[in-house]
Amino acid sequence: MHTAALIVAAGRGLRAGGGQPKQWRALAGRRVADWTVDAFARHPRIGAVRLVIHPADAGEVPAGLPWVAGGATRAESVRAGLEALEGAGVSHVLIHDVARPCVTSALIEAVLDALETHDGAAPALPLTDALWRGAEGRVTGIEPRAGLFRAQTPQGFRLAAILAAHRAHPGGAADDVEVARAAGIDVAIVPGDEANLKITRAEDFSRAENYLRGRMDVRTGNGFDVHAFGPGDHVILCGLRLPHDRGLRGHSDADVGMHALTDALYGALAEGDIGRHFPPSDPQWKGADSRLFLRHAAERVRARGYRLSGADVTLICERPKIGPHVSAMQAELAVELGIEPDRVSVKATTSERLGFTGREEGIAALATATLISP
Ligand SMILES: Nc1ccn([C@@H]2O[C@H](COP(=O)(O)OP(=O)(O)OP(=O)(O)O)[C@@H](O)[C@H]2O)c(=O)n1
Ligand SMILES: C[C@](O)(CO)[C@H](O)COP(=O)(O)O
Repeated sequence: MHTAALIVAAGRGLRAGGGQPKQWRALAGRRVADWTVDAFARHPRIGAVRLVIHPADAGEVPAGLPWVAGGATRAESVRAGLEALEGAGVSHVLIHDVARPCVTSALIEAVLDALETHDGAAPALPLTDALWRGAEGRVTGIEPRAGLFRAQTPQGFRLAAILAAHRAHPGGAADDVEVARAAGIDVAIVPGDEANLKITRAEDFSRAENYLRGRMDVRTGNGFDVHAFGPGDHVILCGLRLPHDRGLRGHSDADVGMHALTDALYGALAEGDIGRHFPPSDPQWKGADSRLFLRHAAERVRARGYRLSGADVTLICERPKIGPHVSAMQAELAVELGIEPDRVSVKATTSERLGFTGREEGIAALATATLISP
């Protein structure tokens, strides 16, 4: 089963208001669409993610994410996305509203599991409130609610079957299960999730924000490193080569700042330290560029499903003077970490000529890293 996620995001979000389509608005520190895309991109059983957007929003699409232009209705947008998936080696597709950013990995898993034994599968919640008919502010009738469900997405199907069903449908369907049913496709109901709400009106933003913040996991790690001075004509600090009348001794390039930061990342993950991943006894790391270590730690952060929210490095030395190089160091570290430079802080202090740093016997570095998930 080679499954793609098709995320429909071509709507204008008129009911939510706010002056900008809801999918590009901020929610719990990221944009709505970023949460939704990420939930599928991180899922190990999803092979590809495709976005369907309004062409006017092309500048909003995350770098590298393939997109196609949608249509005037949700059904037209889904159809455009399905047509683009044909011939791309995809056997199954999960179709999801971008406006449901709180979708969990467990719900995606449940739909995928049901697809192993059914041609279609979708989450839904049984109605728990009484159902009335009403007109002009008065109750005009009571409707039986037994056997009624509130439909959610992702709705999963075999690609060929749902594409044929959309091609044959006259249009106007509320969702893809309606299209599938019209084509005779059997659809299994998997238990939906109250948190998987669709942001439709302005007030839904705060409900979604509460769900996302409520499940957020925050972890902090610290790192500390020291390298002694030895003969040489430069030091490497936070990725920058600075001319100096001495060098730093070490098995690798002795970038004490990068080492402290790398340890902070491993520490936040409770995955030991740099020596565990790159043993100094191993000759292959002799003279190694410390970017290698930092990149590995940053990759571990992503692989464990975390994002680096911020990092702070303090270099402790009398000389060389660090201040003039701070911005360049932040930029170097940000590139290796894959985050914005304003999430990385580099600062320096002397130790008032006290201790080994004060006597200029070496340089010390401290670092802190904060990781958040999802
Ligand atoms: N022409 C459209 C209309 C809707 N959608 C997508 O279908 C999902 C469900 O639609 P809805 O919540 O109604 O979103 P909007 O159409 O954006 O909202 P509104 O009806 O309030 O304008 C959303 O992810 C929306 O982006 C789409 O891709 N193309
Ligand atoms: C697809 C859907 O989210 C299932 O509940 C729903 O039908 C979308 O409805 P909308 O009127 O387009 O928001």
